[in-house]
Parts: sequence; structure tokens; C-alpha cells
Amino acid sequence: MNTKYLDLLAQKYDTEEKVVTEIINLKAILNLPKGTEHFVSDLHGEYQAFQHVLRNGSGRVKEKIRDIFSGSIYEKEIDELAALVYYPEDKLQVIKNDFNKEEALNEWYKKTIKRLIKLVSYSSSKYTRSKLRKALPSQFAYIIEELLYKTEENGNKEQYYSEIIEQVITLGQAEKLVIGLAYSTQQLVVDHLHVVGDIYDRGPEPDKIMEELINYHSVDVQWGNHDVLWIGAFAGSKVCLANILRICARYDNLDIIEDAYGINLRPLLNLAEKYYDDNPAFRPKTQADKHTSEHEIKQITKMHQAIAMIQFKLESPIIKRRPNFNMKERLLLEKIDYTSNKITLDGSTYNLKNTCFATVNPKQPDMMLEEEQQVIDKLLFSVQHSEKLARHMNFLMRKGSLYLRYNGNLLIHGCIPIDENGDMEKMEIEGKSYAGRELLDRFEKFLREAFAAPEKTDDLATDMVWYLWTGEYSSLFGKRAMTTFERYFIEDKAVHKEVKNHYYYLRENEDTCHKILTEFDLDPEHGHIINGHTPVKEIEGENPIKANGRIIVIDGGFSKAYQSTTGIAGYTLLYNSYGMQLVAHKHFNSKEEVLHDGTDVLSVKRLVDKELERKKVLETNVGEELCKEISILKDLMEYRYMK
Ligand SMILES: O=P(O)(O)OC[C@H]1O[C@](O)(COP(=O)(O)O)[C@@H](O)[C@@H]1O
Ligand SMILES: [Mn+2]
Repeated sequence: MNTKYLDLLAQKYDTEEKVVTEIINLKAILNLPKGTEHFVSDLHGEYQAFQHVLRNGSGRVKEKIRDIFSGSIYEKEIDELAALVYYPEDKLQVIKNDFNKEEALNEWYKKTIKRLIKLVSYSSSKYTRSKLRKALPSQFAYIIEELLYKTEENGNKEQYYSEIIEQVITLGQAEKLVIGLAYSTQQLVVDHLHVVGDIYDRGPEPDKIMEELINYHSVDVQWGNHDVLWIGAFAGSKVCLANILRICARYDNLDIIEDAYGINLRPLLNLAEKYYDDNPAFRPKTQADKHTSEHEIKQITKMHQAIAMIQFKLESPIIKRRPNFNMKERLLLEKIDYTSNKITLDGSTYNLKNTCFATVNPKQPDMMLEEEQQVIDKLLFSVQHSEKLARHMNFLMRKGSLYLRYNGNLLIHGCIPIDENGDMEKMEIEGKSYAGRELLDRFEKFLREAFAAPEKTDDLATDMVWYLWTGEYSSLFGKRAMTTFERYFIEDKAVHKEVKNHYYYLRENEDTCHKILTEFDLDPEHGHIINGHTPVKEIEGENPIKANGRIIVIDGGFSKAYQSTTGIAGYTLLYNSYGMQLVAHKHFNSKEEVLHDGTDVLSVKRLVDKELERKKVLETNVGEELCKEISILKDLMEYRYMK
């Protein structure tokens, strides 16, 4: 190794003892059980349900509480303690209202702090002290450590410990300590979070999910098609931008754009008011708990049409300048007979209904009006200048990728495009043919290139982001074509169907999964593909664990819009040193319900895989990194201290 690096490293490890200590420390960590990985996907803006799953660690928190306290405290107390760990601030409010005497409240604090200390101690048993320290609230780290390392057998220090708790209460710090311990527990039960795509769209609060993820202790993201759409908009793709606005309008979520990200929609509204009217096909899907006035619904309906038409017009030049996208049949505006209001698709002619073609010039249907052009330009400017959106998109780029190989598994939102024989489908880009892993790597490179050059709006990289949203060989879309236009304007449901890639049928076979895992240089006998994107219809008996356990699909429908089809409210996956477990979540009503009734959204667990021997850090990605560090430290030892 270059001695320059070693000299630099020697500045940090400036004595022999420091190097030795670190080597011993890292070696010891390799023998600890692997940390718990938590997988979620398809959050679709459902912040409340997501944060509940995050806070309860898909049932892990309650499991730990039961392990320690079952049989020694009442079931109701178990529920209460769990609710306290999930929502400490809110639960404390409820508790404080229940006690009218300070003494009784202080007794409760004493009892509860002791229980929480036990819980933190138990939850951290497989970690080093240093890792535990990082999970503790910094202002109380010293105190908590004193309490944690007390040895029960030896009664000598009992008085000392009681005094610490007593003082914490007298000095008015009990509440803060309880809150800190609750968050430490949450952090300790899950070591690392994977978000297998689709944070954005359909639901109301994707921005809050992003904030939560930014503050999370350890996380990665595999981009979903909807996430890429938002990245594309920020990276300068006007057609991606039109799509995100259209989807927000469709789901009555324009406040995400206006209030959360501070983007002014006035120009769009003005255009919409001028050219559009009420239209049943464009009325937003209303949310039960949101009371949008009839007047607002009308405005949204108009904006929905205005932005949908801008989207359709913007698609056309991209399709024309990118023949390799193979999307000519999607030049729909040109297939319309504007006098008879009919369209001919694949040889069949259909009547168009609920049309809104006031801005279309039949002679040149994809031509944008000057006003439309200005609207989309202004919107793009605001989007690219939203500080909050910039922060969120930068985070997605930093922590995200198109796919991830992690601890022997392949994490991917959509699919690996394959043909009917299970062979990787090829796409031609700039005269070169790509398939499988190479194709995905090329896609990712384009996305990063587009993001790095937001001022370019119609280069290949930027167009490619839109292709990832809707192209036939996109690993995120996984369908032949997107029938948005048909669903708005044609009655016949047969043309609404989006034909899925063969992957979605062939992934049921173990052979296909073996082939894909091998393509990604993973062990086909032990690795798993972890997928999101397509809601598993549990209601119809579909099993999320497929191909003899080689693939697990965890889109169970966090998205409320999809819960009636799935029959549940989302799957999550846990992978700890004992193996992999799939958790099915029941519908999440509200945080208030958890706080007051103590009831949790019950999770049903299904075993995916059981390790024959407990898996250690040594066998993980992190372990691999640690081994490299050890080897470098050994080089340093030899170079510097063993001459
Ligand atoms: O449910 P909506 O809003 O009509 O959207 C349907 C569109 O969403 C998609 O299903 C993509 O979204 P998902 O990734 O959530 O499946 C498209 O295939 C389809 O055209
Ligand atoms: Mn998806």
C-alpha cells in the first residue's frame, strides 16, 4: 500500500496501542450477531402509517417488551409501555392528564424509567458499548450508562442508582429522559432500514416521510418509478414535472406542491381557468378525511386537465427524437380524428369521451401554446428553486440507487426486464446493446448525469429519466406501455390494460430467480430478490413469498388507494441474525387509537428463512468493510510500529 496513506492514517493512530485497540475492537465486532435490517416499500406518501411501522419496528419493540416483562406485568401495561416507546411525547401527555397528584406521577416516572432502562439494555445486548452510546440521547448518555451497567446481584450501589433517578425527577428532567430512552429503544431494535422504492405520489405527505428518512440513523433507498419521476422533474425534465403535477391533482394532493414545497401554482390555475371546465374524468379522487370544497374541486379539475394536456404534448417530441425508446405508437394526439372525436388504436376505432382538447391544434396537435410553454417553464423554475425539494432530492440521490446488493440479497423496486424465455431483454442505447445488470447500471448513470445538469432539459440523460418512468425496458415500470390517455378518454376497459413484463409471471419460478441472482453476482442458492411495486393481492390468495422463498414482494399496500385490492395495509420484512420474517400489517387507523386503547396494528409474521446458525457481522456487507479496515490497520502496524 502507498505509504502516503499509511502516514496519513498514522496521524489518527499515533501510538501502537491505539492501532492494537482498534484491531481488537473491529475483530470483536465481527463476531457479534448481525444487526436487524428492516425493509419497507411503496410508502406512497402515507406518512402516518409509515412512521408507525418505523416506530414499532414492525412489531419488534413489543416483542422485546414481551420477552422481558411477560408474566411479570399486566398485558395492559405492556401495551402502554409499547405506546410510550412509539409516541413518547403524546403518550406522556395522556399519562400526565391521568394523574392529578404529583407524587403519583413521580412514582410512575420511577417505575417507568427502570422499565425503559431494562428495555434499552436488552435491546442493545448484541451491540458494542460504543454503538449503544451513539443511540443514547447525548445529554443523558452518562446517566443512562451508569444505570445500564449496574449489576443487580451486587446491592451495594442500589442506593446510588435510586438517588440518580430521584434527582432526575426532582430536577424536572424525567420527561426528557423518558422521551430519550424511548427513541433509543426505537433506534436499537432496527439497525438499518431499506426503502425499496416509491416514497412519492398518491398519498398526502411524502415530504414528511423524506424528513423522517433524512433524520434516520441508517438508511438506503432503491428508487421507485414515482421517486424517479420527482427526481426527473427536479433534474429538468418538463414531462416528468407535468406528470407529478398531474398525479398530485388527480389525488387531490396539490398542497404537497404548494404548501410543502412552496411552488406557486397560480400560473397553472390561470391557464386552467381560461381553457377548461368541469369534467368528470378529471375530478380528483377525494380523500375521506380531507374536506375539499366544491369550489376547490372545480379548480383542481381544471388544473388536472391543463397539466394532463401539457404532459401529452410534451411526450411527443421526446418520442420523435428518441427512436430507440420504441414508443411511436404512443403518439396518440396524432391518431385522433378531431372532427368525429374518435381515435384508432391497433386497427380498432374508439369514441373519445370527456375530451378537453381546447388548446390542441388538429394540424399540429403536439404544439404547445405560448401560454402553456410559459406555465411549464415557470413551474420548472420554481421546482428547481425550492430549497426543501432540493434537500429531499439530494438525499434521494445520495442514499439511493436503482438496485442494491446487500448481505447477499438483491433489492429492486420494479423488475429485471426479461423475455418469455427468461432471458434478459436488450435495449439499444447510442448504438450499443445493454441487458440485465449492465442495462440497469447504464440507466443509473443517465439518471445521475441528468441530476448533475439540471439546466439541460432535452438531452438524452434527461429524456432517459422519463423512459425509466414509462419505457418498456425500464426496470422500474415493468410494463409495455402506460395507458394514462386511454383511461381518461376511452370507455372500453380493454384498452386500459397495461401489459406486464414477463418477469412478473416468470419470477414465480426458482430458475428465473437463480438466473437473476447470478446475473447480479449473488449466490443463487441463498440470496433473495426483494421487490416492491406490484401490490400483492392477499385477498385473492396471492403469496408474497414466491419461488420457494427466493423472492419476496413486499408491496402490500401502504397506499390507501390500493388497500381494497390487497386486503391488508402493507408488508414489511425483517432480517436479523436468526433469519428473515415477513410481517403483514393490518389497516392503520390513527396514532390516537394506539395512544388511547393501547391497541397496536397487529402484525402477522411468516417465516421466510431460518438461519441454521446465527449470522454474524463477519458474514455481512459491513463485516466485509471491517475486514478491509483490519487489514489496513495491520499494514499500518507493520509499517510503523513493527520495524
Ligand atoms: O392508479 P392511477 O393513479 O391511475 O395510476 C396508474 C398508473 O400508475 C402505475 O401503476 C404506476 O404506479 P405504481 O408504481 O404505483 O404501480 C402505472 O402503471 C399506471 O398507469
Ligand atoms: Mn412502483
